[in-house]
Order: sequence, then C-alpha cells, then structure tokens
Amino acid sequence: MLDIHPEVAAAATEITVEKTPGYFTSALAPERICAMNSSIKLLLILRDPAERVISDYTQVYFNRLENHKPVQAIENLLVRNGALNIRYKAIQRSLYDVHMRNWLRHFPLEQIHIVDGDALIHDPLPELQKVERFLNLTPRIVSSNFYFNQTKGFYCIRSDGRERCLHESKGRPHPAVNSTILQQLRSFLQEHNRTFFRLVKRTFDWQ
Ligand SMILES: Nc1ncnc2c1ncn2[C@@H]1O[C@H](COP(=O)(O)OS(=O)(=O)O)[C@@H](OP(=O)(O)O)[C@H]1O
Repeated sequence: MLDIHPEVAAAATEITVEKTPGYFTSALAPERICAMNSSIKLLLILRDPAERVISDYTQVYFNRLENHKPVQAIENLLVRNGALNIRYKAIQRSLYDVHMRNWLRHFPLEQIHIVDGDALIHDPLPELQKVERFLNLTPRIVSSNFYFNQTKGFYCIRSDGRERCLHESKGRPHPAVNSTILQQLRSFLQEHNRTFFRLVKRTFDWQ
C-alpha cells in the first residue's frame, strides 16, 4: 500500500508518498490510517496471487541463505500432512479478498487505486499514467523514463540522467514448483480471487 499524505507535504506543489507493503495485510492499518486522514489516497499494487506466493517464498529463501539459516523447498511449505497448507504466511498474504474487505470497511473503493502489478512489470508506462491520473498530477511520465535492462530482465527507470533498478534482492529467478501442488494452490486461490473481483468491481488476468 502506498499512502499519500498531502497534509505533511513540504510545499503546496508537492505530495508525500509512503510505501509499506505490510499495510495491506495488517488488521490494524486501515482503521489507524483512516483516523489519521480519512481522505487519503491509497495505491495498492497487486500481482497474480499465486505468483506472489512464489515471489514471497523466493525472497525469504534468499534472505535465509544469506543469514546462514536452513531453507526448505517451497513444496514443503505449501503442503502439510498431504494437503495445501493454507496457514502458510505467504498464502495468507495472497488472500486479497480477506485483506481488501478490511480496507473497504474504512475507505470507499474510489479512494483506493489498484495497480495491476503484472502489467506494471511488462509495460510500466500505462500503469503509471493511471496512477498520475488517480493522483490528479500533471502528466510527466513518458516512455523514455523506462529502459529494458537485459541483465535484470526487467524495465528500470531513467530520469534526470540517472538510471535506477530495484534492489538486487528483487527479480531473482523463482523456483519451478511441482505442477500438481501449484495447481492446488491456484484452485484454492480461485474463489478468493473471484470474491476480490466482486469487491473491487474489476477483474485481473489471474486464473
Ligand atoms: N527492474 C526490476 N528489478 C527487479 N524486479 C523487478 C524490476 N521491475 C519489476 N520487477 C518485479 O518487481 C517485483 C518486486 O516487487 P516488490 O513489490 O517486492 O518490490 S519493492 O517492494 O517495490 O521493492 C519482482 O518480483 P520477484 O521477481 O518475485 O522478485 C519483479 O517481478
């Protein structure tokens, strides 16, 4: 979730943006943020929730490796006692309907702009132009602000003569997941995704 705080902006021409991914899944954040500023504009970047589970696993996996902690194959975390382990945190964080419901108790849907994370990765400009419109900003982002970084395999940003990519911990190769288990995960998420689509009155290209 990105929270825009116009009231703490340094100048009338500026807005303040704060980014904390953990807000979306926090039970307390919506109420607290609403108490702070009920007219705040919220940005939510979401990708295919099954991909998000694997991405979550991959980041934890490499963090643990770097900290010399033991690691497990993703299948050992996804499955417990022969069934999908829906208590696995990476799965819980991908139940977008559950978390969104919590936000919609405090904010109208119009105040929350959802960025299609998969589209953002493959074609960033249109998604960011939608963000500019949502924030009522004068359009400034143009295609030359992006270049495809062959080494990373992703788009990175070019602005004011500087080039910036995400941290090296991002964009690492995901493990190949056992296809039966992946299918189980996708089937489990499907109903949650449908509920989420109804809540936000739009659909995404997730299975
Ligand atoms: N330039 C560049 N470098 C690396 N990764 C890139 C880039 N552009 C988009 N992506 C995709 O962004 C995913 C990471 O998003 P996060 O939300 O976890 O990153 S961050 O919190 O905004 O830093 C990351 O997910 P993972 O591949 O699962 O790490 C990528 O799919």
